[in-house]
Amino acid sequence: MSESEFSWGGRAFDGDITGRANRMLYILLAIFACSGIGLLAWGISRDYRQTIDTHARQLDVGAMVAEDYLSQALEQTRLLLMDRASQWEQLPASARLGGQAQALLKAGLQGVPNVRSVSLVRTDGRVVASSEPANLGLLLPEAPQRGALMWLSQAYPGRDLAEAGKVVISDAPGFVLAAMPLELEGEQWWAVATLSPETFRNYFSRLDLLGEGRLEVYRYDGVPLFAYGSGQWLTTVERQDRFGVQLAAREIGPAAERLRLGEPVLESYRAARRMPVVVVAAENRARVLADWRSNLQMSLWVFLPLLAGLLAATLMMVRQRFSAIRSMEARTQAEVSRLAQLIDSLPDAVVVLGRGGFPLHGNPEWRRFTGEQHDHDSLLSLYRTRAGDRPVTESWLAKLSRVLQGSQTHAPPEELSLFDADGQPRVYQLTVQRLTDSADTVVLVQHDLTDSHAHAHKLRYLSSHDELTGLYNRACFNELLAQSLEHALPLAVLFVDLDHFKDINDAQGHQTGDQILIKAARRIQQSVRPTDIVGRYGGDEFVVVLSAPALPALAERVAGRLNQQLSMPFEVDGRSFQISASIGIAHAPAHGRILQDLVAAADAAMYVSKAAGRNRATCYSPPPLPV
Ligand SMILES: Nc1nc2c(ncn2[C@@H]2O[C@H](COP(=O)(O)OP(=O)(O)OP(=O)(O)O)[C@@H](O)[C@H]2O)c(=O)[nH]1
Repeated sequence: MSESEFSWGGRAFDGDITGRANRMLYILLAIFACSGIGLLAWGISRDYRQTIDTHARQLDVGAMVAEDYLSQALEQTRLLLMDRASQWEQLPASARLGGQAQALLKAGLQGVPNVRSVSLVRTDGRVVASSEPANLGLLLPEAPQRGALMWLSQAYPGRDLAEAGKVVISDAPGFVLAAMPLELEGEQWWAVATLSPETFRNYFSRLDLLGEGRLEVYRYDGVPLFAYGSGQWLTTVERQDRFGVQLAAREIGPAAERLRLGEPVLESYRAARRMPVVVVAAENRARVLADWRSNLQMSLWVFLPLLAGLLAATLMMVRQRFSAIRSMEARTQAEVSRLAQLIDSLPDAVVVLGRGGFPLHGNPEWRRFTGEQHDHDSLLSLYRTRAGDRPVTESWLAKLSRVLQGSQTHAPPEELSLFDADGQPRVYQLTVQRLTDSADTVVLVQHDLTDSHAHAHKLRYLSSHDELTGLYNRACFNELLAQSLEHALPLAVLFVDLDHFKDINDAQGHQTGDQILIKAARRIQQSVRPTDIVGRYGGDEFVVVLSAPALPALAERVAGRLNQQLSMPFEVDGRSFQISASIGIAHAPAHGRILQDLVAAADAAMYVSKAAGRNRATCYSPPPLPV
């Protein structure tokens, strides 16, 4: 398990957080940028549509007004001409071509705002009578035809307009508005009304809906009749969409509308009611778009720096946030690394378990215990195969499972006999603790008690045994004797002191003396029952407690055996030494019920043996009571 995979508190520090966060940042910025660009594009296209729509609506209104105006003018003129014609016919023949006719025509114009003049024209175009004297004698070459066209449009077939590019309008200001055929004195005449251009101009100049646009009026076959734009009469027009004229001539309104829906056009077509003309309201599309573009550029100059500023501010904020995350992550990583080092430096085997007991991190001691076996499924089976005491191990595994499942926060320290990876029996103290800040993380600590147990055992042994002979030392012997005095009466105490042992020490050295002491202790031990207590009381002094029931005869027999055993030669380093022992015997409760009394009695009896010549045993005789 590498440190980079180390998980703490359920959170994995796999070094990829910054990478993921970066990806998130890029995605966010991309979304932000796309949204900005999308919004910009949407705004631009909306503005474009609005610009086109606004102009198209203006053109529609202009065309509609012009068409309405022309229709009204035509209606009024038609009524006027009909009235003039009936009056004309009532005039005597002599008056028809004189000043009276002139006056009649002139009078007829009063109160009719749209008509500039009314004239009588022969079929060759010569004006023979007119409300304007200046017109008399003039030739209006096309006037009758135009007038007739207005009344009888179907009589004039449409011209192919494909050839027409720039069309010159020759008689724009004074064009003929309407003409009416008359039959006078067997001849064909025309009553012709011409439009008053001033009226027209005044009318349309008040109409500033068009802005830079223009109004054009075409005959049904596409011949331009007049055009008005930028406050003046135009003598030429660019015919860009001649097809529209033909279309509008056949179908009023909807055709032009369809044309407009298909592609944003800056021309509007209307066929005048009851009048064989087409009104076109047009505007230079390139100029409109140029205006729109310059407005757009101005908006962009304002908007783009704002967007760039916003983007830069966002970037800066995000960068700051990232550096904060990165430094926090580095700190956390360092913390985790320190914790891992701390765990690794512990003398105990420590393993951090994740969800379901998955080992997330084990220190070197743990790895030594497992023998580098990391399969988390085998955690429980690992303990089972290493169990020194199966039932105890199973009971502990049940506790471990409860902690891992979350039903317990910890399991109290417990000692378990387990075999280590080398198969050596050892004793461990196991502690399991769930981390308080994590629902999934459990720490298992395995403290090796084997050495301390052995040490404690040795200490216990040393505190109760004589180091040289292995017999109980005086303190332990006293304790055991005291216990026996309470529970195991009657008993006997034998005090054994080697004779002239000092001589051996002095002559052979302490090492030889030690060997003899060891062998003497062993002989004493072997001369009594295992239930008897043998201790070393001092340098060459030994004590034996013969457990109950120890009758006097038994004590003397044992003492005799001891004398015999100890007087047998001792072999040390190939040399033979002969010693003996003096023994004192005391009985409890006869010679005392407490330890001190009894030992003192045996000791006294031993001195009696010494005094009697050594190598013998003497039973304690209490001194005679004073008389
Ligand atoms: N080698 C050895 N000698 C010891 C040890 N402990 C005590 N001694 C010696 O044992 C001797 C005991 O001598 P004593 O009991 O005073 O006298 P003794 O020579 O035995 O003579 P008696 O007791 O009167 O027969 C001393 O010389 C001690 O130094 C020990 O652990 N090892």
